[in-house]
This record gives sequence, structure tokens and C-alpha cells, in this order.
Amino acid sequence: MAAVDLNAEALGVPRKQLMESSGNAVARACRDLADPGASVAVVAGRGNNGGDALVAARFLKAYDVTVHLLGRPETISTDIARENWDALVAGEADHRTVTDSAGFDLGDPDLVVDAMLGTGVTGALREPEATAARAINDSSATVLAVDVPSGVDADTGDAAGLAVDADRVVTFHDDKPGLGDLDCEVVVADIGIPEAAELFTGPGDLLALDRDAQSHKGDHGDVLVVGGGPYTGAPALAAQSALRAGADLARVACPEAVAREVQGYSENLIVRGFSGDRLAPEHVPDLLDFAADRDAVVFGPGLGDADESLAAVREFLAAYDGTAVVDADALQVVPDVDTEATLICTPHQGELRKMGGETDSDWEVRSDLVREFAADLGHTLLVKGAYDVVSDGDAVRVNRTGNPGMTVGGTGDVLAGATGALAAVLPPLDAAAVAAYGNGRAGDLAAEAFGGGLVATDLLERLPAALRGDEA
Ligand SMILES: NC(=O)C1=CN([C@@H]2O[C@H](COP(=O)(O)OP(=O)(O)OC[C@H]3O[C@@H](n4cnc5c(N)ncnc54)[C@H](O)[C@@H]3O)[C@@H](O)[C@H]2O)[C@@H](O)CC1
Ligand SMILES: [K+]
Repeated sequence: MAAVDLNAEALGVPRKQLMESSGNAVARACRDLADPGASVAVVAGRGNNGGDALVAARFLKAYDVTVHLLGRPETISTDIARENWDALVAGEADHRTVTDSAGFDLGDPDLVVDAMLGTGVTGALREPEATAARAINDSSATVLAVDVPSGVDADTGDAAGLAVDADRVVTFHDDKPGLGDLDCEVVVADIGIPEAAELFTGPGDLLALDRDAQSHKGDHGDVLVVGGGPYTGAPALAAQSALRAGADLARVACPEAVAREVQGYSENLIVRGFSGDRLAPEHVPDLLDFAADRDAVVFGPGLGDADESLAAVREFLAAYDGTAVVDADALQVVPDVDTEATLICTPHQGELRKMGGETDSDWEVRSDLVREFAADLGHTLLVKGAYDVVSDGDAVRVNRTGNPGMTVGGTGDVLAGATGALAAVLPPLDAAAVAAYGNGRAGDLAAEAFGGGLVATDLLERLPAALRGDEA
């Protein structure tokens, strides 16, 4: 929800506007439950859940409304909730502040609006919320809960002890998993979050990358790039990109003949050579051993399309059960390989056709085609284009970052490496979507400096800023 929220904000629909819609939906539910003139007690906490109800109070002119704020106004935790409190006070609405539990008097209302806590609840209800919850549960009033009954965890439905016992819940945007088992009516209100906030990647998607401060080396991915032979820059770019996208370790397995050259691109890479000048089936057993201890493998950069190299990819995937990103020439083996592995395939539209997939110049039509093909394959697809389409066969995400300067060679290798790094820490669909977004943003930052003259290494340098969400 926080991710969708940020994406909506980036689309020009700020949180305060959503709060206004939420408050309006709460007021509508009140009108449903009580006749004009009825007494309504709005019990508001200090977060945005309370803020929703403070807005609702403004929409209930036909009722006898009393607003109880649990806590001192200075402790309201968000600006938008505080602004709505200030508006009620300035408008001389009937309001009280409850600074200790002894001071809470619910009165005898016909309807209670429970807006103490929503999705921001942590742990058991503290005071004065606990006292207020008991008073609400003891009263004979109809109880309308805002978003989720206070004290209930919206994800699990569990309450850490006491929770409000609601007659109805008006929840926002989407059903919450934890509300299913509650013994009350649940109404979902559309609060005007644009569909695009969920479909298109945006800054909210970067929240998935927030790191635990307690993390250790290796927690953020040990990525193996298998490639090189005819080309040496591609595997080096992909592996460096994995590091720039946050992996702790990036290794390259490439033919001995080019290992030195690959290592020469960067001392940050761990390069391991296998015999000869190209990947062949004889290398597979060793590679499988090596890959078993890695978090993700990136197959393809610079590999070429020699028959024996493609046969090796096929053999590898048939025996591998980890996570792999498949790019470039390696893509063509995917449709007829039987594998337990979780694959993220990163074709451009020409490669997609070569795999047997269809495409279309209209991105919406393309989205459906990509979803269907991903479902047929049983793998995640990231199909590159002006609008990148990502699908796991079920959900679809579309990425709009990037620019025409990125048609230069090597940007696909950067994307494949970043996808590998993110696949080590995120589910496949998210990894592909965030990688596409970050890669495109890195390209946009590079275009600011170099326009159509940008090169792939410019993206590498900008990938960390892009994945941090720095403005272009
Ligand atoms: N897109 C969204 O996410 C939207 C969310 N909205 C509302 O925002 C709510 C989430 O707002 P917040 O994140 O501000 O969180 P909440 O308002 O649910 O709770 C945060 C507040 O509760 C306090 N608190 C937490 N646990 C407590 C406990 N056990 N006992 C007592 N106090 C406790 C915190 O200190 C903080 O002041 C949603 O439930 C929904 O009602 C809406 O405004 C519309 C849009
Ligand atoms: K609530």
C-alpha cells in the first residue's frame, strides 16, 4: 500500500487527496448506518487513520458529531492529519482531546466511528486507545471501523489482545487479507488511487529495496554471470551492474581464453575461467556445482549463439533448480527446456518473436500478449521496449522509464545484471519490474549528461542513484 501510495503521488495524486476521498467514503457509510440528526462519536487516533475520520466529520453536517482526539494535537503524527484537525478546530466543530484514559467519555452516541488505528498499528493497544476500545465495545452504539477495526492487524486479522468489535468496516482501495475472518460487514471504498499507480512502476517500487540495518555480507546476493566468449564486455557489464544494483558479490564464469580480459574491466569482479574459448556441454557439471551456492545466475551476456554453447545452456537449465535471468542468445533455448528453475527472461521484441512469442506496437495489447506467453512458458518475462512489459503470467507491470539514447549497445547487459541482483532479494516479478525501472532511470540520468551520446557504462555509474530514487 505504501508503494502504491508513493506511485500515486508521483502521478500527481497526493496522499492528502486520498485522505479526502477516504473521509468522504467514511461519511457515506455513516449516512448508511444512521439517520440525519443521529449522534455520532468520532474517535480519532493520531495517525492517518484518525485523519480519515477528521475529514469525515466535515462531511457530516446533518448529524450531531463529537470528535474525540486520543492524545495531544501536537502529537498527531502526520501533517495531513494535523491539517484536518486544525480545520475542525478552526471551524469550531465539537471536539475534545483525550490526554489520559481517565479523561475519556464516549457518551451515549447512536454511532461510533472507530478511527483510532489502521494499518499503522504495532503491538497491543496502548492507553488511551485501550480504554476507548473497551468503552466502544461496551456501548450499545453501532460501530463503524475506518479501514480496519482498531487493534486488528490488517494483514493477518490477528489482534494482540484487545480490539474494537465493529459492525461494519469501510476499508480503502482493496480488501485487506486480515479482514476476511472478522465477524462484521466489510465494504471496500474506491478512494481514487489511479490504476496506473499499480500498473506502472514508480518510486514506490523502490521501497522493496529498503535494507535491514542488521544485514550481513552475502544477504544482498551472490550473483553469477555466465557468458563471454565472442564478446567480453557484456559479461563484465552485467556483473558490474549486479554490484551497482546492490549485490554483495558478482562472479563471472567465462571461457579461459577471455578470462583475463573480463577481469581487466574491473577488480570488483571474481572471474573464473572454464577451458576453451566458448561455453560447451562439458562445462555444465562444474557450472552447476558452482551455481548451487549462488543466489542467482545470469545467463547469456556475450555468450554468442554457437550450437554447443546453446546446448550447454539447455543442459544447465534442465538440471538447475535455482533462480536464473536469461538474456540474449540464451533466450532461444527457454521455450523447449524442461526446468525446475525460476527463470526471468529479458528479451527485446525481436528476441521475443524468436522465442515464439507475439508482440504488438500498442503496449496494452502487448501486455496481454506478454502475460499469455509468460503463462505458457511458466516463467517471468521482461520484454524490453519504450514501455517495458513485465509479467509472471498472472500480474502485469509496465515500465516507462528510459529514453531513445539507450538503444546503444550494452544497456541490455546492464539490465540483465541488475535483474540478477534484484532476483537474489525479491520475488521474480518485483525483481524484473524494479530492475527495469532502475535501469531506465539510470538511462534518464545519463541522458541528462550525455543525451544521445550516452554509453552503457554511464548507466552503471548512475544505477545506485536511480535505485535510491534520486530525481533526474
Ligand atoms: N494509501 C494509503 O495508505 C492511505 C491510507 N489511509 C489511512 O491511513 C491509515 C494508516 O495511517 P498511518 O500509517 O498513519 O497509521 P495509523 O493511523 O493506523 O496508526 C499510526 C499511529 O498509531 C500509533 N500507534 C501504533 N500502534 C499503536 C498501539 N498499539 N497503541 C496505540 N497507538 C499506536 C502510532 O504511534 C501513530 O501515531 C490507513 O489505515 C488508512 O486509514 C487513507 O488516508 C488513504 C490512503
Ligand atoms: K480503525
